Amino acid sequence: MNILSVRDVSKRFGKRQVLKSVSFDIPKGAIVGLIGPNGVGKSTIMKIILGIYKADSGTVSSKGTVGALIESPAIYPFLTGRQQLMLYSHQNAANVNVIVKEMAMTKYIDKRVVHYSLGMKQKMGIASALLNHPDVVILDEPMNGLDPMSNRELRDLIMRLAEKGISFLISSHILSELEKMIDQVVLLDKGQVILATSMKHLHAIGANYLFLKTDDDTRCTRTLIKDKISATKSQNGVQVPLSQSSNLNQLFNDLLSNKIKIEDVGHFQENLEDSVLTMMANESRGKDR
Ligand SMILES: Nc1ncnc2c1ncn2[C@@H]1O[C@H](COP(=O)(O)OP(=O)(O)OP(=O)(O)O)[C@@H](O)[C@H]1O
Repeated sequence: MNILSVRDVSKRFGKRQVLKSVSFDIPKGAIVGLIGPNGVGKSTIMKIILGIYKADSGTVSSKGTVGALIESPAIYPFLTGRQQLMLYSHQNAANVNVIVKEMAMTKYIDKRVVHYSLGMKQKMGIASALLNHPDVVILDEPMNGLDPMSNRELRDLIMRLAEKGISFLISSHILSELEKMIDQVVLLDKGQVILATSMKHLHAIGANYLFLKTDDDTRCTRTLIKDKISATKSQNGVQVPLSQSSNLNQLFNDLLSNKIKIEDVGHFQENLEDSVLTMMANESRGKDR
């Protein structure tokens, strides 16, 4: 079930057409990554979803409530974290307690926000987005400026919440920043969605290799080719492309029965940026046909 759908949304600022017929869906409990270079219109889409900007055409339909962290959260430095959350939740102490515990903010929530690190402030922003039990949470570049530790904490938190059924739309200008947590990716370029697919699909199309180091790489390559397994010898070993139908047992048996000693085995997956490029190249080839 889709909790939120964006259909054919276009928007111009003056003469500049920023969004051109943008469409994508956010399924319930999914983490969707909105990826694209700076200035491509990610924040504009988010603001349209939230009703801050009005689209020139197109629709946004939502089956639930939406919470958001757009740009820096409004933070009053001389209040404590708890005082602020109380303010945003209309003094619902029980609600604030649940969120503070859930987000592991207990240690510092009663300190004044002026003493918070960037990561703590970012968490405060997310906590305020979560306070009123939204079905979808929109986060604009939430990893911005976070160190690897806070980055990981935030990722774990988002994944935990998604497991409970909360959906997320998260923007970033780099796919690799979000790839470990998102289920779906929406790639924007020049104001258009150029790719919208599941991460599973993206991983599946990414080339996969087995890398073998043996006591005789030349003989290893020849043996595999003779047995109709495509293999290429490189300077450091033998590279074997893997597909879902690859039979690893057969491959190793082949080498062992030929008394080729396997010294090391590695497994490589094409990185995600490359998978995106492969997929886009395949799609444009399909269109040309
Ligand atoms: N209120 C506005 N008035 C005029 N132009 C705007 C307005 N808001 C955004 N823009 C323009 O729309 C384009 C897209 O901006 P937007 O902030 O949506 O991009 P973004 O993908 O979020 O970029 P970034 O990653 O840098 O935040 C930019 O050229 C920006 O200057």
